[in-house]
Amino acid sequence: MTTPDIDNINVASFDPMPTPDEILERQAITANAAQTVRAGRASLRAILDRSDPRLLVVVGPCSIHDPVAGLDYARRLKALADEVSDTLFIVMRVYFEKPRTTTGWKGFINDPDMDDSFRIDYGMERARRFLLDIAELGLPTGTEALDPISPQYIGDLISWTAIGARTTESQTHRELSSGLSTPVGFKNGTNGDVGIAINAIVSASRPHSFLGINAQGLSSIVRTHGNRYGHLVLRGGDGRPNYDTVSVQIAGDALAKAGLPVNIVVDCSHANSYKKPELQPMVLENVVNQIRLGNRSIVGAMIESNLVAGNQPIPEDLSKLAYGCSVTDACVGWDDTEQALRNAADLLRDVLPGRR
Ligand SMILES: O=C[C@H](O)[C@H](O)COP(=O)(O)O
Ligand SMILES: C=C(OP(=O)(O)O)C(=O)O
Repeated sequence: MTTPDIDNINVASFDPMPTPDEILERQAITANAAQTVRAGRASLRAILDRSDPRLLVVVGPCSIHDPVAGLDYARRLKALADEVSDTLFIVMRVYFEKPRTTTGWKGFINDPDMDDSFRIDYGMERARRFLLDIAELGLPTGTEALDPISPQYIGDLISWTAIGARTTESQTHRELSSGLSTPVGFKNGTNGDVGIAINAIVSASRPHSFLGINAQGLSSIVRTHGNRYGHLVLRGGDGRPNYDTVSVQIAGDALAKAGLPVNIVVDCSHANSYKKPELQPMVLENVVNQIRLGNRSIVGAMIESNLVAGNQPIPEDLSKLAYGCSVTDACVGWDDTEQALRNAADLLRDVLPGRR
């Protein structure tokens, strides 16, 4: 018996989606790309285990909307990453899924054509192609895991994952993280609450069983081992930064009290720079100076950066989009990014050898 009067009354349609296997077959991982992911994750684990003293820097656009500009950015970043690899371990921010405060463009996977056509099937395949292209360059990538099904389609190409400020408290995202193959950074809440991120790290470190899909797209009970590489990302909150020495110390103490490794990444963007991108290099320099003064808990930093500084609204006529400029949060431009990272690398050069 069907009951359309009481079932799915707010669902307009169910459109079929290719299975993960189908998309993985069409955009198959190559030996080179797999090696980038293996090496990227190994370096990240070594940084979190303190056997690699380098500073992790997750840097790149707030969101990818134009794969051509994204690849242009990636090529430049790869050259810079090689140049500073003695002190910085660089991971490109490749964010395809945007959590919105209310509404807005939800990212390249959800609406790749940015015209409300929501071709998620195309967006997913194109996103995977993009990740493959970056991995082929030898550059590891980091992304925000927002949709709990997406990792089945792209997770093999990712080296670092963030759970965002709006979802750190969500059980679904903690369960998801417990099964992810990458280290996972949990952001403090938008109101600045660090406790929810600490609870998330504890929760994700344990095994969970929950609903998901398998590679054949079959609805499945997913049973996980737990992820022991959860760590804290401080992004400021409630309009106030939380990367200062006192906030970092308090957050580190809270991690230690919870019996967790004291590993902190500072997001130089968002409330830590009052959403003013031009302040991000100043935040990065401050973080690096904390390390120079002996801080042991900061293992990484994040920067929202693009080819062109600032951001732009999505125009009706997409041919009017400025090349290499964010359509979500405002970013630091390429020249300032390069300068900020070279400066950080120089400041760390003499202190890193003694910092395991
Ligand atoms: O980093 C991205 C944004 O801060 C986040 O997606 C929220 O965006 P919004 O407040 O513009 O919706
Ligand atoms: C949405 C993001 O950050 P947060 O979750 O900290 O707001 C982001 O980094 O794109």
